[in-house]
Amino acid sequence: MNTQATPTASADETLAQPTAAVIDGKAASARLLKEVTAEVASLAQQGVIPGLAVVLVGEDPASQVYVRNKLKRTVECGMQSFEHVLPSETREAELLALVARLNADPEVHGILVQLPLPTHIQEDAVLEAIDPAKDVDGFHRMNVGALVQGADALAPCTPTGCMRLLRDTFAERGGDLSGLHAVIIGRSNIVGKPMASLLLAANCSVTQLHSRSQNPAELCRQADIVVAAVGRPNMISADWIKPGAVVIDVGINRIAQSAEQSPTGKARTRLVGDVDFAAVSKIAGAITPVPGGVGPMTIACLLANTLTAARRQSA
Ligand SMILES: Nc1nc(=O)c2c([nH]1)NC[C@@H]1CN(c3ccc(C(=O)N[C@@H](CCC(=O)O)C(=O)O)cc3)C=[N+]21
Ligand SMILES: [Mg+2]
Repeated sequence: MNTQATPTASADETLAQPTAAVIDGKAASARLLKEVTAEVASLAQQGVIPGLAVVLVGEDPASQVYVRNKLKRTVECGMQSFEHVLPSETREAELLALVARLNADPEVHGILVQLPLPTHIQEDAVLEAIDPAKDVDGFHRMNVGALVQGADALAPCTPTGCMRLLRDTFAERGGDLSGLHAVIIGRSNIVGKPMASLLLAANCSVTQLHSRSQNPAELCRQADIVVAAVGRPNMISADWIKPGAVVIDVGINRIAQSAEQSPTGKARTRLVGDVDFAAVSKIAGAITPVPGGVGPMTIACLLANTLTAARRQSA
């Protein structure tokens, strides 16, 4: 084997390559859940057990997995969980009636209606029906407005989880987010838009890119912080990233995996993010993996929001 490094052929393999720190969302979520668990125990001593209701309409298998994970963590934290699984043909009026019952139930402090809902149900009608004090997803207009104004509100769990990972990453380097340029790719109500509000509140300069943006790669290359939330597997390639940037990958994309690639030898699906991890991790300063990045933080922040909601309702 030729070990003599010729400048062209083997530079990639033999020169020390800067490799991104992999941000451990599982560890960060375990730390947050430990804090939440301790505070749930102290609230329980005052006679209040935080309760989270999760409503799932339909049988989408991916949604069922998330709902099961949420309920498991809820119980592990010492909270009460209330699961409502309704058939996909449930009428909007029936769902609204369930939401009304949960709003009135003093044991329920947080309500999450899993999205997306079947197309015959108007999503925003359901979200607006949830008591804003119990809206642990932060999707009600009242909470969205409060977030945009920088007022105290229940903020959406995925962007809140991203902020925690970013704060920890910069704190480890002895800095903070203030003055940095953040580029968000995506403008959804559940991730992109609230992410912009949270980054602004942390004094970032914020650029929001979307499907109609011109020269997105060029704009993204100016970012100190990249938050990818588009839902397109491996869309963000290495040429979008400035060396040393911190990259948060919100994408959860299930793609087909061939039998040879699978650890079990069976053809299955596998999870990938919106970021081409293999390529970008050679350029970025730090990056979240998928799975094990943002996903676990989302659930931990949901339980932190439920604790906050329970405290406020019992004060
Ligand atoms: N009202 C509402 N609120 C939500 O917060 C909400 C929703 N609807 N609909 C669906 C999406 C999706 N979502 C995830 C949460 C955790 C993981 C998660 O824990 N992911 C693990 C892996 C899970 C796996 O292996 O499938 C990870 O990334 O490591 C993923 C996805 C919350 N959502
Ligand atoms: Mg993840």
